[in-house]
Amino acid sequence: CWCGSGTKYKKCHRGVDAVEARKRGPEARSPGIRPGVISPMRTVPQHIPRPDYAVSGRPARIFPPSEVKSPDVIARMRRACKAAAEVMNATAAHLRPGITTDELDAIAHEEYVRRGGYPSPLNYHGFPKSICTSVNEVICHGIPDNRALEDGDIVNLDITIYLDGVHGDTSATYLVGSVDSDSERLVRVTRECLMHGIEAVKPGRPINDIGKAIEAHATKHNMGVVRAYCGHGIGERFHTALQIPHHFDPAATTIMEPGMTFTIEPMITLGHWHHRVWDDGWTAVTADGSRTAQFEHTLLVTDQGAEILTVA
Ligand SMILES: COc1cccc(Cn2ccc3cc(C(=O)NO)cnc32)c1
Ligand SMILES: [Co+2]
Ligand SMILES: [Co+2]
Ligand SMILES: [Co+2]
Repeated sequence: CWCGSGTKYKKCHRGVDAVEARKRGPEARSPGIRPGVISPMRTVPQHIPRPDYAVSGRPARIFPPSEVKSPDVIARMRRACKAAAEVMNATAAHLRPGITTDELDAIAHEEYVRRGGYPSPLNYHGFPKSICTSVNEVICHGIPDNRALEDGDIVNLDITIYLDGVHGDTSATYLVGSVDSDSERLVRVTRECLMHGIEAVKPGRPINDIGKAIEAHATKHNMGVVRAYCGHGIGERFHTALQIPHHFDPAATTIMEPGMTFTIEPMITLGHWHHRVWDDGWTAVTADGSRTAQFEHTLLVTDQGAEILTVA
C-alpha cells in the first residue's frame, strides 16, 4: 500500500544517472527499463471464489469494514494465513541460480490454486502476476519475468492468498547461492526489524510504536527505512484504510485494539531510503541503486500483544 507520507513518482526518474548506474555494476540496471519480458496473465479456474477487483465490472463494497475483526473473520484469517505460509515454503523450495522469477510465479500460482485460493496480487490495480519478486535493488512490487536469478542475488517473494473471503499476506527475502557479507547483514537486520516491530504491538498503544521500534533498529545498523510503502490493515480486503508506517510517523496515532489484523512489512536499505518507480508503474527501486530487503507477516492483535498468523 502507499503510506500517506510517500509520494508516487509518476514517471520513472532519470535521477539515477546511467553512467553512475554502470559504475555500480551489472545489478544496478538502467533506471526504469525492464531488462526482462513479462509472460501473459495466468488464469484461475472458475470454481475458485475471487475478490471484487478480480471480477470485471463488480464495484467494490462502499462501506469500509471495521478494523476489529469478528471471531468468524479471525478464524478464516488463520486458515488463509497458514495457507499463504505454505505457498511461500513450497515456492521458496525451488529457489536456485538459473530459475526465472516467472517460473517462481507459475509454481506459486499452482500452489494457490490447488489449495482453492486466488492469488491476491493478480489483477490487483491491474498487477499482472500472482506474486511479487523483488531482486537486489528492487524495494517491492517487482513483476515476475524471464530474468533468471543469479548466484549472489537476494530476492523477496511476496505471497498473498485470497481464501474463503479473506486475504493472508506474507513475504520473505532469500539468499541465492553465495551472497556478499553486506547483503547477508542487510537480510538479517531486516528480519530483526520485523520482529522488533511485532514486539511493539500492544493493545492500547498507538500504531507509531511499531515504526519507532523498526527505525531504531535499522538506524543502529546504519540502514535506511523505506517510507513510501507501509504495512496495512487486511482481512476481507487486501488493504484497508489502516496504514502501518515502518518509520516513526507522529501522525500514526490509531490505538491498537484486540481483534485488529494488519501486516508489518519493513523494507530496509543498505543506502538511502529514497525510491523511484519504473515506467511499468509498479516496480519500486532504491534511488541510489543500493540493495534492499523485506520481511512481512500478517498479525492479530491479542489481549497480550500480537499473534503471528502467517506461519505454516
Ligand atoms: C496503485 O499503485 C500500486 C503500486 C504498486 C503495487 C500495487 C498493487 N499491488 C500488487 C501487488 C501488491 C502487494 C501489496 C502488498 O501489500 N504486499 O505485501 C500491495 N500492493 C500490491 C499498486
Ligand atoms: Co504495498
Ligand atoms: Co505482501
Ligand atoms: Co502487504
